[in-house]
Amino acid sequence: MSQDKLELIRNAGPSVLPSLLLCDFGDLKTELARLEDAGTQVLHLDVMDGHFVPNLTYGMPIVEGIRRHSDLPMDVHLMISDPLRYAQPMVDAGADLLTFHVEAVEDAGEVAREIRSMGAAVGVALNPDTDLSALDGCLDDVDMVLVMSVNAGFGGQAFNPVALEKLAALKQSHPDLLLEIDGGINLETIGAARAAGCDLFVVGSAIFKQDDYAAAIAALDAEIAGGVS
Ligand SMILES: O=C(CO)[C@@H](O)[C@H](O)COP(=O)(O)O
Ligand SMILES: [Co+2]
Repeated sequence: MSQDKLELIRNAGPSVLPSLLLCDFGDLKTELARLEDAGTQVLHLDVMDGHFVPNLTYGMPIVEGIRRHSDLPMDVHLMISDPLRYAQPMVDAGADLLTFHVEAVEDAGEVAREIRSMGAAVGVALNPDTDLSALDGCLDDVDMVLVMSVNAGFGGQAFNPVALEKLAALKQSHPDLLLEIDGGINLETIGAARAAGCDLFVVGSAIFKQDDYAAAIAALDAEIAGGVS
């Protein structure tokens, strides 16, 4: 199931992934319908534990609730101190691609292999201050690298261009790896991320602070199309 969904995620690229962090959780069903009507192909869910990051969001019940109302592949961004503790419950709740932070674990390769053994695709994320060398030894065991362009924890932060250098370096060294960027992506920044080789573009504020999600996503798609792959 998740390998099929991984193919859907791969084939979706280049694509905008709405981050539901800033959506109206009081009316999730309508929010999901609006995103599907806007052509969304993959959802990005931000799970924060108030420990790895100073913010607390949601866990398995919300992921499972979203799964009940949408068949879209779910890219679950774990900003938590102990990803393996919750990986299987997240897969059971419907996560298709589970991404953990390299800063949270001792052996990223081992964590990636364990998540894969649970039947999910796996991504590894790194914050702006974390050097790419932190990924040494785990890139053969992941399907995707999530390059953060803000410090994980909150929506609405300013884009840090250090992410562009990392994307370009990863694209050169590992051309087959899926690359995702997250944080401060908007009409001004998305084209540069595409030009740096990015495939998946997580967007929160630049969609959810607009009245018309479809128009916001179409404008972002147009900027992606204008970038050089
Ligand atoms: O993972 C995170 C934040 O840590 C994100 O997915 C944000 O939710 C993106 O929001 P914007 O920066 O686009 O507002
Ligand atoms: Co995220």
